[in-house]
Amino acid sequence: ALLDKFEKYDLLFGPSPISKFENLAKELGGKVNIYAKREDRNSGLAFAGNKLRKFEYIVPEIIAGDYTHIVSIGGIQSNQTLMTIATACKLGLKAVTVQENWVPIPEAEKATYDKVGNIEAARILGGDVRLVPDGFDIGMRKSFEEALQELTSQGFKPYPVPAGCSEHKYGGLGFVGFADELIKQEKEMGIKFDKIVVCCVTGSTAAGIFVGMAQYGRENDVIAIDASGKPEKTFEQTLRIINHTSEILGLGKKFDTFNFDTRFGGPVYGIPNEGTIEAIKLLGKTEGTLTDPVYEGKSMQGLIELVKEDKFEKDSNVLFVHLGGASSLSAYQSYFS
Ligand SMILES: Cc1ncc(COP(=O)(O)O)c(CNC2(C(=O)O)CC2)c1O
Repeated sequence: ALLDKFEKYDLLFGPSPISKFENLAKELGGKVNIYAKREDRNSGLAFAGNKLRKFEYIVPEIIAGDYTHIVSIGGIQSNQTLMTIATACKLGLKAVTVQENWVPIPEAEKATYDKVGNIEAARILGGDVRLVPDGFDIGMRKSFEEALQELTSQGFKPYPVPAGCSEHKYGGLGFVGFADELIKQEKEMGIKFDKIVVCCVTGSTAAGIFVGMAQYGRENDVIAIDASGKPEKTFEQTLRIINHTSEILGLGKKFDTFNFDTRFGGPVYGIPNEGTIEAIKLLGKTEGTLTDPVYEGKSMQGLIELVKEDKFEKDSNVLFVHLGGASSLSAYQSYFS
């Protein structure tokens, strides 16, 4: 495969498992079959999740370059920063995470939002967790640059990993591998997934899956659901990553768009809407599976809505990509009390 020319460092258990959500499908009228590929159960590191697949293609350069720290950035309940720390632990390196005020924290969560869930785990793993007041933006950030400069001036060699690994030159490769893995699983299962529904914020997950499926002429099977609440910037960044990943892979194709549903990212990044909470509860009640109010609750809301709108062919096989994130639920306890 095209991906073979890139070095990979194993961080996952192996192929991530695929669940069948029969009860959910029935609850939605039995019109389609619903499956989920479980990146939320893909590794033994922290709470697992999509970032580890991305780090598998970033770690070789970190090892080769004798870096002393991995530095990354996210919101207070970021999965990215937690998984950066977990990966650093595995490599015997230090981690510095810049965690910004990306979410307008609800009054009822103020006392605990920066103490529970992902940030609690980050501290337990020994991360140097730095809270800064800057607001949400998926691009490159001053606070991030400052942390890098500080470490360099102290004689360390920090390795920068941007938000969601997405602006990293190899950020899309992990999920190209996801697509190759999925094609193998389709053959083993004797099934073809007609549509793939995936959450999209900094873009490299959806971009990788898009490019990976484009190797098989199936890029249009991918439906990215916005959870950034700033869909224009996310669309632009994701499309850029699609074309960059396609180029370094040598796919020899350029793209000018991808399926992007912007209806479910509201009200803002990190705050659920009514439909998000309903989706989390519906999947929970029917399948005993947890999703979170920031990311997968919104992409599950999108999947449910698309089924209700008959956007999927009757009896088609719809694959939900579960990227993790339920570990932040304790920071949103007031939505479920
Ligand atoms: C559980 C979960 N699901 C989906 C996504 C969206 O992935 P992309 O950023 O690759 O589009 C994240 C990202 N999280 C970010 C973070 O800081 O944790 C990068 C935003 C995620 O954590």
